[in-house]
Amino acid sequence: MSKELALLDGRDDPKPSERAPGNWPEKPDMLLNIRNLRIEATVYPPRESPRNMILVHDVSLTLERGKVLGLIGESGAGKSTIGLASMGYGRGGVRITGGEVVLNDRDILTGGASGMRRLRGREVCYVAQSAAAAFNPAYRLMDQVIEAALLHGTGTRAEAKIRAVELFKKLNLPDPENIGRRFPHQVSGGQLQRVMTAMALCSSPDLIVFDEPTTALDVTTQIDVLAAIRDAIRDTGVAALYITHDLAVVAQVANEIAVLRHGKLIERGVTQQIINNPGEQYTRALVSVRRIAHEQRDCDSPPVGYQY
Ligand SMILES: Nc1ncnc2c1ncn2[C@@H]1O[C@H](COP(=O)(O)OP(=O)(O)OP(=O)(O)O)[C@@H](O)[C@H]1O
Repeated sequence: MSKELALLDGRDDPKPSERAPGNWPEKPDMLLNIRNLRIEATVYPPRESPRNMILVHDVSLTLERGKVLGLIGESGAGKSTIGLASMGYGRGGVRITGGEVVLNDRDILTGGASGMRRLRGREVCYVAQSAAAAFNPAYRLMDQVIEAALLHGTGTRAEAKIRAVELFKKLNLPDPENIGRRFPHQVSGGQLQRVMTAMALCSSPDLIVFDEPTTALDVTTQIDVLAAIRDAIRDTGVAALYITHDLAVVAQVANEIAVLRHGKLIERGVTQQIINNPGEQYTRALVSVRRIAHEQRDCDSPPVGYQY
């Protein structure tokens, strides 16, 4: 087996010392290839002159079709900034000043506004922490899922509805017809989060960016929604960039993990390798924080994805 193929199935993950982000070979069937991404913003500190700040320092990331890459790091590390940039978005005041975001062999940063519009929803979808903000409160859930599918995907309304019902079931939404007839305020936060995931999957994108989709939920619902998202990703074969600050969460969904600190990519590897044999001190600290939190909860069994 070639070194490249061995890396794909995780049997020959590089040693921590070789795991610098730049040492990862490009893989076949690449969907997303972020190269040397640099993102800056002008900040306006009180009583000081405005100054430029680099939010993301020359980050390179790759993601194959059908795989899940977890992007972890502490608050403010730049995860959401990178997640949005992978769809060609920059938040207000934020500028993408260098690098490329190649999706399906096209640099989306040079595609212009109309190219971006075509891309969003059709090739890339975003599932955010606040599901409520993504829905129109005046329309029934199923209608909104179907509209999104018709806007971005192909096929008829009837076909979109069949697919939506299928996805509701996959995402553990019992009685899809009943849930679909409700308005956003008539379902729980966990259910709304799953409907939002169904809405993203319904237009059959190539990539979904999940930005902390379970953070606002209580722990039990979080586990439930996470398992549903994980199974739906696996069943539909979509690729995902899964952003979270929680290593235990990412361990359950991701094939590989990239660790971000102060806007820099410091380590990347196959999930089990990162968790069981982290190369960087910072990653080791993230792993041990999770272990301590887990031990303090006095659980009988380790969370999925952990090997102690
Ligand atoms: N519009 C903006 N103008 C200036 N700085 C910004 C802007 N948006 C974000 N930042 C800064 O960019 C850095 C990265 O923010 P980002 O939201 O990407 O972090 P994050 O890792 O997703 O954090 P969290 O887990 O808290 O969401 C932070 O220091 C933040 O303060």
